[in-house]
Amino acid sequence: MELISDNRSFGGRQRVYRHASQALSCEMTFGLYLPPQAEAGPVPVLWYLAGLTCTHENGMTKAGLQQHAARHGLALVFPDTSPRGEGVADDEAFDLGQGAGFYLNAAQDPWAPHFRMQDYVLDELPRLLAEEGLPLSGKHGIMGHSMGGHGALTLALKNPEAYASVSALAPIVTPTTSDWGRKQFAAYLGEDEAVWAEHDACQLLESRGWTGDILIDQGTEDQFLELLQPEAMADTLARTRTPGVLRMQEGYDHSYFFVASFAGDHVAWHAERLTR
Ligand SMILES: N[C@@H](CCC(=O)N[C@@H](CS)C(=O)NCC(=O)O)C(=O)O
Repeated sequence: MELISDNRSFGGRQRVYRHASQALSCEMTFGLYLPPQAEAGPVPVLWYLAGLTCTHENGMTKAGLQQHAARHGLALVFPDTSPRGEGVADDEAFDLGQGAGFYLNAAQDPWAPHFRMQDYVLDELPRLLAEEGLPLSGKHGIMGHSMGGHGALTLALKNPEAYASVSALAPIVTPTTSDWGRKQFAAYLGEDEAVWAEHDACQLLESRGWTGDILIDQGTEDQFLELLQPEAMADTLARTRTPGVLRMQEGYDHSYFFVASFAGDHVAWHAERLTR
């Protein structure tokens, strides 16, 4: 791993690393925030997965998570949202290809050789961080925004042993019934919709349940509400009797002004569960 920047932030360090990814067969860049408490020993890790069109940089520079992570003693990891580079397949649309990995492993060409974001976030990046000898404990939580909220919810629901806490901001919760999902799943996974269910948070909650509780915030003025369908998650939470809080936040849109407004609540939620 090559350290490409290192800035002091709220008493800790905001770093950016570059590395060759085996899972994605390309070079990748990610952000890592180490809070001041990491100087004294290992700290829990909160993963932040970003949405469509984002790189590692959007959440790192616009969500304002560092001040809260410093207060609670959590490290933050900001992965990119897809494989990158000239040799990597892409599409003209902003919601397919580079910047739109959907945190799954693609099974179809031209995407299959590089688009393995599930393996990258779940296995490769945690292993690399551990091998680097960074002061990170084995306790991990995961959160995300929009496509990243979908990633956080689906990765946690499929891998409860990997994540002790999960939350999301304006997540895509039922991609199998949304234009933010159907088009991408058809491209990445193929036409068999039975396979898609493994990447749909509402269907996963129905089929597998969740061992803990879930926090979701959603703006009432979000310009993508029809694609995000928070009502499907409200219904699923209630029907599966899953402990959780889904807050409709009046007047907020889909932007990082919304994300930053509730970043503190989400970090506190994770800290309570990761430092128990
Ligand atoms: N307005 C965007 C739609 C995509 C979008 O809003 N992306 C959200 C996540 S779904 C985002 O975080 N954008 C980057 C940013 O606001 O920094 C476009 O058409 O390119």
